[in-house]
Amino acid sequence: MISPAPPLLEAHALSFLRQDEPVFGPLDFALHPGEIALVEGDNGSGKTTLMRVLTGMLRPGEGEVRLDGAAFSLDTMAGAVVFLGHHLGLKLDLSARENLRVSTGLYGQRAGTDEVSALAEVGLAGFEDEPVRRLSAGQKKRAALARLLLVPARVWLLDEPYANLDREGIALVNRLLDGHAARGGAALVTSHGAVSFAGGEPRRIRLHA
Ligand SMILES: Nc1ncnc2c1ncn2[C@@H]1O[C@H](COP(=O)(O)OP(=O)(O)OP(=O)(O)O)[C@@H](O)[C@H]1O
Repeated sequence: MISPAPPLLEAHALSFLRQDEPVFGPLDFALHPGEIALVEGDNGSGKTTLMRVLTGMLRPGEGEVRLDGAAFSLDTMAGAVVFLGHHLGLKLDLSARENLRVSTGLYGQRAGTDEVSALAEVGLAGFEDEPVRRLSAGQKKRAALARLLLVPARVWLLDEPYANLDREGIALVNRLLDGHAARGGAALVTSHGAVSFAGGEPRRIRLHA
């Protein structure tokens, strides 16, 4: 009998402690290929902290994270996970295109993708060679989102991806998520606002302040 594929990302009794007090958790979830989950919670409930634990920037206080069935480590996550946080990770003196080249140099590039098409898809056609510092907040966010189209990571961790985006930008994020899910990827998305997904109701993981 063939055993079923393990979840792409799972958390077991996961919590993060500050001064021995849990910031979130204990939390259990499993994200399978094609699944998008929305992490909801009020300001200060620990959404960003959870993301930072899942990217390895913070050590979990208790519990375990597994990636594609293997114990999570900085080695197992390299190339498998991409994180988009409040800090967009853009070099302001480089152009959008150059920033994408830095990302693909670090994390690899999906076959059949290219920087110019990715920038067109996020609404930045004509801005490819503009230094990022000259872009608006929403355009910077779009430049960071273009990275998601290029890198092959199967797990996306998106912290407040809708912030600073207009209605079309919000629809763009949902389109990117739908495409990622259709390719067998999984994503964890935080938001403290209401979100409507084109692809139906997402799973919800609720954190409490
Ligand atoms: N560097 C830090 N040092 C100490 N406490 C912190 C630090 N960062 C966050 N906290 C605390 O941890 C808790 C969770 O913060 P976190 O940023 O994860 O919440 P959040 O749900 O993402 O909030 P928001 O919706 O406002 O972005 C808060 O009580 C916050 O004050």
